[in-house]
Amino acid sequence: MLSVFHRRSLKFSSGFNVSDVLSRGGFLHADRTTTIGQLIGAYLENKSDLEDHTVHLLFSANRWEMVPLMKKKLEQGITLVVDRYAFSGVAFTSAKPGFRLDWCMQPDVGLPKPDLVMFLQLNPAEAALRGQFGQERYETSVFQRTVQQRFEQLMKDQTVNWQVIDAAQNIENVHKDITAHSLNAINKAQNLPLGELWSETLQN
Ligand SMILES: Nc1ncnc2c1ncn2[C@@H]1O[C@H](COP(=O)(O)OP(=O)(O)OP(=O)(O)O)[C@@H](O)[C@H]1O
Ligand SMILES: Cc1cn([C@H]2C[C@H](O)[C@@H](COP(=O)(O)O)O2)c(=O)[nH]c1=O
Repeated sequence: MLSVFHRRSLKFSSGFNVSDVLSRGGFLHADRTTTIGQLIGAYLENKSDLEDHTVHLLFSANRWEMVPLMKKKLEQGITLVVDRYAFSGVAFTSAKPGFRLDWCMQPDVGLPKPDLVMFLQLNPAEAALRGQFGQERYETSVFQRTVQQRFEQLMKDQTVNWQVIDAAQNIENVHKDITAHSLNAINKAQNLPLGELWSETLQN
């Protein structure tokens, strides 16, 4: 799952390509080095246990603490590609018993809204065959199947620009699809105000 954010290009930027994003520090992942990030890291690695609501709120807080940096980079004309973001937060927690989708969305309402969200679709059985699967909490095929169903529910929300990428293709074609969708979204987002995630979705 990749979320793309863009406001305006650097004068000398040629648009979107992965190495350009990487060299400008535009690729962001949940930061496991902050105090909150360290709590999350220990939980995911099964080194500690946390109550389910608590860990959900910690994941959200870990995103909010990144917002000033995200805004600063966007103002500098840097395109951001963010791994997972709030959509994983909702899909993973709501896959646990007793959690409603709208409760899970609430703490992330108002975060910067991505111009594009790409869901890299791969069935859980195939994902389990890929490198390093099974080392962390949540990495079981049964849980991942429920998570996938929650993502499918989230994708019905038309206020977010969702695109599904077939991740079973070879890496070159996955890259080609990601690039095409990203360029399209970047062109449309140019100079538009930054949106707020789920502000309209949860209004009523
Ligand atoms: N299209 C592909 N074809 C074959 N193998 C792939 C493909 N894409 C990724 N892989 C391999 O699958 C493994 C997992 O890939 P990757 O780390 O990108 O997945 P991920 O979903 O981002 O994992 P994470 O749970 O860390 O977010 C890696 O070993 C990677 O090289
Ligand atoms: C952002 C976020 C993630 N999760 C889950 C999903 C994965 O199992 C891990 C993170 O793994 P990564 O390979 O380091 O990206 O955490 C979650 O439960 N809630 C969230 O908000």
